[in-house]
Amino acid sequence: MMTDKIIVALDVGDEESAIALIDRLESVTFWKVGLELFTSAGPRILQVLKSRQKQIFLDLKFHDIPNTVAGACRSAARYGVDLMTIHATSGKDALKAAKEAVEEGAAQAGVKPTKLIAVTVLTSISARQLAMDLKVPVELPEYALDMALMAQEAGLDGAVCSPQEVTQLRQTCGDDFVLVCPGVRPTWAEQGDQKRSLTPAQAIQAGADYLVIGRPITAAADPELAWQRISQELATVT
Ligand SMILES: O=c1ccn([C@@H]2O[C@H](COP(=O)(O)O)[C@@H](O)[C@H]2O)c(=O)[nH]1
Repeated sequence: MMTDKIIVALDVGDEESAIALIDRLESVTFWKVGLELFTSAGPRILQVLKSRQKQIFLDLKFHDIPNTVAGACRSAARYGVDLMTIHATSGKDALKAAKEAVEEGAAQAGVKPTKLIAVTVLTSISARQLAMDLKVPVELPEYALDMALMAQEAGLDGAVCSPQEVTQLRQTCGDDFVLVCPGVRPTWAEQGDQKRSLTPAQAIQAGADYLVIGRPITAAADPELAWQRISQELATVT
């Protein structure tokens, strides 16, 4: 089902609001728990999702020295979630250490190893900001591809990229590399802080495995209707 490719970002400030959304949007099969909710509600929210047989993307975007990210990944892998993130800019040694640690953590807990994916360039960063503010002297699409290739060489399972770079990453990294795209905006939704967007149908056609969509659904006046509209849009993709 095309709707299984949509990961809804559960960006709310407390457990109660999160549960209300999960129960309201029953047909969502894959939820993303990010920094806001995990900092507020802690790992208990993962149990809530598991008890409802949902898939979980734990998006804590670790970014630190190898020893520290490895420790964080080992701990997080014990939760037995489906996907988890680290920033590619942590560097190749950190990526390798993180990948090994995920496998250790999963083995210790007797759960399936979480797929570890690397954030290439945040979708809230424009090409101009990458050059002018972050002083990266490489074109953004090339830099995103370099980050994805480094992650692949380090043994990671995939990458987070904007829908605007996904075709190039897919062609270069191959079909087995999981590509997850936030920064997805239906034509009727507000852009907010996202800078490199495509619509849900365009993002799937461009090669994304999964789309991460938050506010267009969760902040909509009618979240069920927003979910249905996006589901209908994806049903038109051939
Ligand atoms: O490059 C990135 C990496 C992660 N995100 C996360 O995805 C969602 C997007 O939410 P929207 O409300 O649809 O903008 C959010 O949780 C981000 O932390 C991202 O946007 N870009």
